[in-house]
Amino acid sequence: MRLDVVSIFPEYLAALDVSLVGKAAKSGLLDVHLHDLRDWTHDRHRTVDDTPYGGGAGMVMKPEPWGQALDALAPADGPTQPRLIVPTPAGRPFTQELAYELAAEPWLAFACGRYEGIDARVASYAAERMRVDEVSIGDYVLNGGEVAVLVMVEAVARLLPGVIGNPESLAEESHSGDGLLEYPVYTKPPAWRGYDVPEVLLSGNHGLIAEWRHEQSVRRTAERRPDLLAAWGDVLSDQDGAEGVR
Ligand SMILES: CN1CCN(Cc2ccc(Cn3ccc4ccc(-c5n[nH]c(N)c5C#N)cc43)cc2)CC1
Repeated sequence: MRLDVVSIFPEYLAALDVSLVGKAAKSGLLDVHLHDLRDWTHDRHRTVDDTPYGGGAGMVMKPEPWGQALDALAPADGPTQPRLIVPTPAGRPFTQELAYELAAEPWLAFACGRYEGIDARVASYAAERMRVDEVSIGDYVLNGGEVAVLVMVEAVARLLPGVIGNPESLAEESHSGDGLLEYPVYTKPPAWRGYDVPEVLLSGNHGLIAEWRHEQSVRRTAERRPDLLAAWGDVLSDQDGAEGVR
C-alpha cells in the first residue's frame, strides 16, 4: 500500500517511521511519502491560508497549494488515483469497519488541514477524479488533521497482512468481530500487590475460560458502551425471546 500525506507540519508525521508502521514501511508493506504543502506555494512567505469569505474567526487554507499538491501527487492523466482521506471535525466517523475498507485500498492520500479547515472547493476538485472521504476520528476538536492521520494510518496498517505478528488477535479486539469490548487480559505473576489473576484463567479449562471471557466482554460493554450492547441485545432478543442480554 502506498500512503501519501500532505501537511504544513510533515515532521509531525515522523512517528510513522516508528514501531509497527515503521516496520511495515521498512519491510515494503507500506510505501510512505510525506509532503510539505508549502512546497506548492510560490510567494516569499509561502502562504497557505487566508481570511474566510463570509467573515468569521480564524483563517482558511487556500485552495491553490492543495490543488497543485494533488496534481503533483496524482496527475489527472495518471494510470490510477488514490483514495483521498480528509480529516475534519465535520467528517463521517472513522470506525474499525472503515479501517478494514481502507486497508483494502492500494493507494491512500491524506490531506492534513490546519487553521479552520481547507477551502471546501479542494474536496470537490479532487472528487472529479478520486474517491474523497471527509472523516472524523471523534467528537472532540483538534488543531489539525495530523493526529487524526496518525490514528487512521495505525488502525489501517495493523490490518495489512504480515504487519502484526498474530493476526488471530485481530478477531478478538474491541470493535471487530462480535461487536463487544474485549475482555481483561492478565500475565505473570499470578499474584501481584494483593491482586490475583482470576482462578478460571489458571484452570486450563478452555471452555470455562471462553465462557468467562465472553461474560467479561458483555459486562464491560454494558458498563462502558451500552450503545454497542443495544445492538447485541437486539440480536439476543431475536434469538432467545425477551431474555435480552444473558
Ligand atoms: C467557523 N467554524 C470554523 C470551523 N470550526 C470547527 C473547527 C474546524 C477545524 C479545526 C482545526 N482543524 C483544522 C483541520 C482539521 C482536521 C481535523 C480536525 C479534527 N478535530 N477533531 C477531530 N475528530 C478531527 C478529525 N479528524 C481539526 C482540524 C478546529 C475547529 C467551527 C467554527
